[in-house]
Amino acid sequence: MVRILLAEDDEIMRISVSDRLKQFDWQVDEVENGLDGVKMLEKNDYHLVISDIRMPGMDGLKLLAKIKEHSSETAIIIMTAYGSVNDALDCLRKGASDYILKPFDMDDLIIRCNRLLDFQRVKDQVAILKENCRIGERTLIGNAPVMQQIYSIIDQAAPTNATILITGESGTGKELAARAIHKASLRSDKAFISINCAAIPDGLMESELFGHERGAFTGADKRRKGKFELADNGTLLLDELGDLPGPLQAKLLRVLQEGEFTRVGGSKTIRVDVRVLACTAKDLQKEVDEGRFRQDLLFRLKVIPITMPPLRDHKEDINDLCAHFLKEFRSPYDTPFSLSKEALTCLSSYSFPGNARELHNLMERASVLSSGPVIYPEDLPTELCALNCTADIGFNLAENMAVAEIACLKKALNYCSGNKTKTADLLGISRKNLWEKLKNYTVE
Ligand SMILES: Nc1ncnc2c1ncn2[C@@H]1O[C@H](COP(=O)(O)OP(=O)(O)OP(=O)(O)O)[C@@H](O)[C@H]1O
Repeated sequence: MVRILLAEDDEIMRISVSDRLKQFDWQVDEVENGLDGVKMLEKNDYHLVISDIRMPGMDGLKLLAKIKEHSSETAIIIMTAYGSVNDALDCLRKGASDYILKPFDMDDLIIRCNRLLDFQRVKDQVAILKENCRIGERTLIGNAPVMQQIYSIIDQAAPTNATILITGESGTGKELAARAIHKASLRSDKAFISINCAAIPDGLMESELFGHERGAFTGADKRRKGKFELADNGTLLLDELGDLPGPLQAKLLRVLQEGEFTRVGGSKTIRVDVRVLACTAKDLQKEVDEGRFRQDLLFRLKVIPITMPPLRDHKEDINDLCAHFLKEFRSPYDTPFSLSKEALTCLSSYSFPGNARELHNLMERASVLSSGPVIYPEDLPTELCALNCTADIGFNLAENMAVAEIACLKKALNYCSGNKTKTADLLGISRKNLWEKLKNYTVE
C-alpha cells in the first residue's frame, strides 16, 4: 500500500489535501510541522512526503535533509507559495523530486504524485527484471535421469509457496536450482533476493536479515531494510543456511511460521509475504544431532527437500555442461571453443570432487591455456589426464614418434582453427604432405 507523509501547518489545507489523497486508498499520515514529521519518519517508511516549506519549528528544507538521511528512496514534493519559489528551487537542488505552487489544483497534485509513484514502481521493476535476466542466463544443464527427477520436483513445487530445502555437495548447482524454482514460480516477476549465511559475520547477520532502525548500533546512521523486507512478495534464498548462528535460528523460525519480525533496535512488528528457499552443503540432521541446528527449524524448512546429485552420478551430462561453460569464454580464434573426444574421455573418467563448479573452472583454465579452439587432454591439468588418458606404449621408438607427431599435428591444426593451408605452413610441410599424414593417422 502507498504510504504518504503530509506535513502542512495550515489545517484547512492539510485536511483538504489529505482527503483527496485518501480517495486513492493511499495511507496518509498528517503532521503540522517538520519536527513531528521527523518523529513519523523514525517510525515508518514512506513512498512519498508532501511538505510545505514554511512551517513553525522545523521548516520543509530541514525536513527534506532529515528525509534524505533516513531514506534515499522516498520521493518528496514541496508545496510553496509564489513568494518562496527560490526556496523551492533550493529544495530541488537538495534532492526534492518536485514542487507545486500554492494555490494549486488538487488534480495537478495527484498527477505529480502518480508520476513519482510510477517512477518508483518502474525503478523497482527494472531491478527485478535485471535480476531475472541474470537468472535466465544461468540455467541448470543436464538431461541424465537424476537431473530429470530434479526438474520434475522443481516443476511440481515451484508454483506453490512451500519452503524448499536444497542440499547437495558443493558445486552441484544448488543455487541454480533455487533460481530455477523462483523463475518457474508465480512470484517470478517479483524480487529474488539471496543472502549467504556463511559470508556475513555473526554480529551483522540479524541486521542483514531483518534490517535495523537508525541508532540501533554504532554505525547505524540510517534505517535499513533487511533481506526479508526487500524480498517482500518475492523469494528469499538463504544460502549456506547450515552456518546460520543459533540465536537467529529461533528468529528465522518465527518468520517462517508467522511471517513477521522486528528490525534490530525496533519494536514495530513487520509483516512480509516471502517464499523462503534454503541451500546447504551440510548434513543438517547431523548438525541437529550434534546440537548446532534446531530440529524444529529443520522440520519447517524441509517441507520439500531436493538433493542435487554429484556430477559423478550424471557423467553423461559432462559434454553438454562443457559446451555450456565454453560458450561463456570468448575464443580468440575464428571458431568458438569446443571439446575433443579425447578430452571428454579424460573428463569422464575423473571423479569431480568439486562437481560442476570444478568442471566450469577446468573449462575456463583450458580456454586460456589451449593453443586453439578445440580443447585437448593436454589443455587439462596433467594429473587429470596422466591418470586416465596415457596408454602405456613402452619404448618402441616408432610408436612413440607417431604419438608425438599426432600430438603436434593436432596442436598445429587447433592453432590454425582447422585451416589446413595455414597448418601446413606452420609445420613447414606441403599441404599434400599434411593431408597424407592426417589420412594415415586419421586425425580429425
Ligand atoms: N547443472 C548445472 N548446469 C549448469 N551449471 C551448473 C550446474 N551445476 C552447477 N553449475 C555451475 O557450477 C557453479 C556452482 O553452482 P552453484 O553455486 O549453483 O552450486 P552450489 O551447489 O550452490 O555450490 P556451493 O554449495 O559451493 O555454494 C556455477 O558456476 C554454476 O553455474
